[in-house]
Amino acid sequence: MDIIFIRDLRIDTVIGIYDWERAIKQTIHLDLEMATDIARAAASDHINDTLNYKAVSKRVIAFVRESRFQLVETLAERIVELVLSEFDVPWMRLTLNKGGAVRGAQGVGVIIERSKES
Ligand SMILES: Nc1nc2c(c(=O)[nH]1)N=C([C@H](O)[C@@H](O)CO)CN2
Repeated sequence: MDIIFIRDLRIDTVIGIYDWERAIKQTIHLDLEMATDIARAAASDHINDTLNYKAVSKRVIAFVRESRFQLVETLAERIVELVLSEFDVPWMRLTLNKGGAVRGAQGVGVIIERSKES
């Protein structure tokens, strides 16, 4: 199995449990690792034969920008549900980093791995 990745995708959104967080946008950083088989694309050299990381990025950006979740857990789970259901991805790992949410930490967040239900 091969992996197509998107690293440090930065998106501004409303996220957080505190009142002040509901009134601002914060930048979250996403790393997506998506299982795929690149053999067909490597042989044909055609974009239609692979997972288009640009298309995945555009869809995730549109979703996250409009989202209004409180917890990073909920946002992470919804992003993964979206990718697994809308793209040909049987498994993925998502790292969601809420940047400067905790003073003194370089980042905080969640890492989840999910498979498509068969
Ligand atoms: N496990 C979690 N802990 C915390 C979260 C969260 O989403 N998941 N969120 C916060 C606050 O919103 C924080 O990011 C503000 O600095 C605290 N803990």
